[in-house]
Amino acid sequence: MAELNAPASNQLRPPEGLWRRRVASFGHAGRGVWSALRSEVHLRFHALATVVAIGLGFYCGITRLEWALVAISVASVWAAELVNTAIEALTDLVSPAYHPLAGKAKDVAAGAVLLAALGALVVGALVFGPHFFNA
Ligand SMILES: Nc1ncnc2c1ncn2[C@@H]1O[C@H](COP(=O)(O)OP(=O)(O)OP(=O)(O)O)[C@@H](O)[C@H]1O
Repeated sequence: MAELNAPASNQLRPPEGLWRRRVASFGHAGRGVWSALRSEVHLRFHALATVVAIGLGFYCGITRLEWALVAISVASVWAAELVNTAIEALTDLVSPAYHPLAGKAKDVAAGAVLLAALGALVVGALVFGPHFFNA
């Protein structure tokens, strides 16, 4: 009841602890990335590929637009791989035994990673290729 009678300006203020919860959410997300990095060989490969792409970007002196394309590609692959890892974990939890739908869920999630990786390869070839092959 006291909350209903509070002045309007109070209703605009974030609820108590909102920022702490937001910061905690970042912590949970970071823990998720770190835990996936430790368990997934593919993610460690993506980490290496990311370092190589950034190094090549500086070496080739790519433009701001090219940096944007590289950043979107790298983020897409990471995001797809993280979602794939989450789906694998959930599938193993819900259906440790063989089930066609469990297989389908894992195959479709893996397909998302494959598409993101192919897109990143195309972007990499178009952005960095001309610097090495004088196209
Ligand atoms: N419970 C299941 N039921 C049916 N098919 C499954 C099941 N678990 C895995 N599979 C099949 O085996 C494939 C490989 O699954 P697995 O869990 O080994 O993932 P993975 O491809 O090895 O991924 P990662 O190497 O990233 O762990 C899946 O894509 C799916 O086709």
